[in-house]
Amino acid sequence: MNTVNIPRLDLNTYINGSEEQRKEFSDNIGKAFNETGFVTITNHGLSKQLIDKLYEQVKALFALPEDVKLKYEKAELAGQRGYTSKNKETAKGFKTPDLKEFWQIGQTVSDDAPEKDDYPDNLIVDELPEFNTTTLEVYKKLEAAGKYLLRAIAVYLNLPENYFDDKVENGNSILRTLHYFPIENPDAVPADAVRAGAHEDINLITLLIGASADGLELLTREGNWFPVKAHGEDLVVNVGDMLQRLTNNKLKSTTHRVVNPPREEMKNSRFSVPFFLHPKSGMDLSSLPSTIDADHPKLYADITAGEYLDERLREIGLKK
Ligand SMILES: O=C(O)CCC(=O)C(=O)O
Ligand SMILES: [Fe+2]
Repeated sequence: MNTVNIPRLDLNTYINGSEEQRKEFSDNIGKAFNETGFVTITNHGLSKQLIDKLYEQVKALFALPEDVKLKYEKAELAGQRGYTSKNKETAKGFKTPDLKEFWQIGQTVSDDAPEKDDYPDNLIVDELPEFNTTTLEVYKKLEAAGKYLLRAIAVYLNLPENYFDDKVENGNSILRTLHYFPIENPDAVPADAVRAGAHEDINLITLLIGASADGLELLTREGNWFPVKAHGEDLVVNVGDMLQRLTNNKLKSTTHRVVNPPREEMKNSRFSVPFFLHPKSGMDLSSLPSTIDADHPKLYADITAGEYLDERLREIGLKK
């Protein structure tokens, strides 16, 4: 029998709750991140209205003609801003690209912020003004929710509650809007092609706005695939490799994938919107001394977040 602990946690009990409720939230998220690497979150600050509007705009974006979308694919941006067309991203260790196309939105900071020169400008979709405004609003809301989640995690790790605050303030987070496109003829795609091949996320934590269809699965420690289901507007939140490195594997960056639907449903699109919460590139990802001891020897070489991201983008084919 698999032990899969994906608790459903109310973020408001951490933000506005009593001491006891806050402690309970930290304990629960820490325990789940230690065991399975996944939780689902309610009361995260994004209204149903905003999520509905987001999906409406995301669908409109991918419905634009291919030549319009390709205007926004810029090799020099390595997929980090704007459009990435079909067959570009291949999960680490795979040869066949994922069956998806996506659009990424990055950090925006004020002109006088010290990080101003770190981030390329976002590409603006001229054809869909509301896509730009809606995704920016969603970005800021997910960034705020992520900051609270990291505070709860810091408490679980016996760090000062604000440990991550300055590291993620004006950080290099990415909002990815994803379209798993329809396959009219399943026989025409390579037999091993999947919507998203098994992978781990690169960043600290990922906040995923519940997808338009099933398909997300996580790999249990026993080696079985287990479906991750979110209720309604819940966020699915998981640990990424940066947080796993920082905690010397105390918190688990769990392998996950998106499987293809049954053959007769391959012609239906699937949309989803993950937010990859990254720190600033200078953050030191060296494992915390408190996570290293005789039973838990140090597993990773010291590296900064920026260096690590570069290495990983090359591995998945986005950076040359
Ligand atoms: O589409 C999903 O449900 C998950 C996507 C994902 O895991 C990713 O883009 O890293
Ligand atoms: Fe992922």
